[in-house]
Amino acid sequence: MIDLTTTLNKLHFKTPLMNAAGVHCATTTELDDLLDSQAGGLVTKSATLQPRTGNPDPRYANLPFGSINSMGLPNQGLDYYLNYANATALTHPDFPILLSLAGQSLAENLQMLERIQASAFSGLTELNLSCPNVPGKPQIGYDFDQMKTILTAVFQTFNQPLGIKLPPYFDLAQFDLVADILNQFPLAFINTINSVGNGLFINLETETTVIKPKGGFGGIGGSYVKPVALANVRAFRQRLNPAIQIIGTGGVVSGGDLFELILCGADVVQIGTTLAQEGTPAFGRILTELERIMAQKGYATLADFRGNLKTL
Ligand SMILES: O=C1NC(=O)NC(C(=O)O)N1
Repeated sequence: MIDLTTTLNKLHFKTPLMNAAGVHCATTTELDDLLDSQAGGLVTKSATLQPRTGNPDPRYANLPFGSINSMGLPNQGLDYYLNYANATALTHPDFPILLSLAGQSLAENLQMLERIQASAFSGLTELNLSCPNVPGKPQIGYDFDQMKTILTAVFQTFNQPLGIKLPPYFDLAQFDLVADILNQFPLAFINTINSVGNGLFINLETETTVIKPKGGFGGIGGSYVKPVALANVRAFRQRLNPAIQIIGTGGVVSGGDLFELILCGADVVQIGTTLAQEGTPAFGRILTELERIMAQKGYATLADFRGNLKTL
C-alpha cells in the first residue's frame, strides 16, 4: 500500500502535489476546481492589497518545452483570497490552503500580513519575493540586502507560519549566501523555483516576440527549467536548517519528475505550466505515475526516499 501523505508545517497533505501560485488560482471558479481535484492543497494567485489588471495581452504563451509569461501580477486583491480561504476552511477544514502575497513595497507586504494575522486564516502564507514581470521592479530575491531587511521587518510583526517564494539561483556561492540569510529566520518553508526570469522566445516565421509586455521578455517555465529546479531544491536542502521545509516547483510533467524533486528533498511539489496546459487531470495522472514508480522501487512512503539523491 503506497502512502502519498506529507506535511508542510501544521498542514497535512493527502497528496504531495498542488498548483503553483499564478496558475489556475486567480478566481473562485479556478480555486474550486483545485478543491475538487486530486491536488493535496492549493495556493492562491499572488495578491496585492488592491486588485491589479496586470500587463497587456498577449502575456502568456505555451512553448515546445514549456511556457513564457509576463502576467504582471493580475489579481483580485488580498481580501478576495482571504475571504475565499476563510470560507473554504469552513467547508473543507482539512484541505491545506496557502495564501501568496506579492506586495509592491515592504509597507504593502506588512499591511497584508497584518490583515492576515488579524483574520481567522489558519493556513500558510507564502511571500513571493521573485516575480520577474513587473516592469521596473527588480526581483527582491536577487537583492540580498533588501531580502534581509524585508525578512527582519516581517518576522518582527508576523507570528503565523510564513514561507517565501524564491527565484532560481545559478551559482554555488549564491546558494551559500542566500542560505546563510534564510537560516537566520524562523521560516516555515521556502518554495523554489519561481520562473526563470526574463527569457525570450521568438516566432521564427513572423520574426516577432510571442508575448507583448517588456519587449517579449518573460518568465520561463516547464521542462526547460527542470534541471534548475532540481538543483535549487537540492542545494537548499543541503544548506538550510532542517526546520525550514521545501516546496519544489519547476518543470514537473511526469511522476518521474515529481519523484526526482522529492529525491532532492522537496516536502511538497507544485505544477504550473503542466497545469496550465493539461488542466486539473494532470494531478491524478502524475500521482498515478509516481505510485507506479514507488511500487517498482519498493518504496511505501515519500520519507522512504525523500532527500536521498546519491552522487557518483
Ligand atoms: O511570481 C510570478 N512569477 C511568474 O512567472 N509570473 C507571475 C506574474 O507575472 O504575475 N508572478
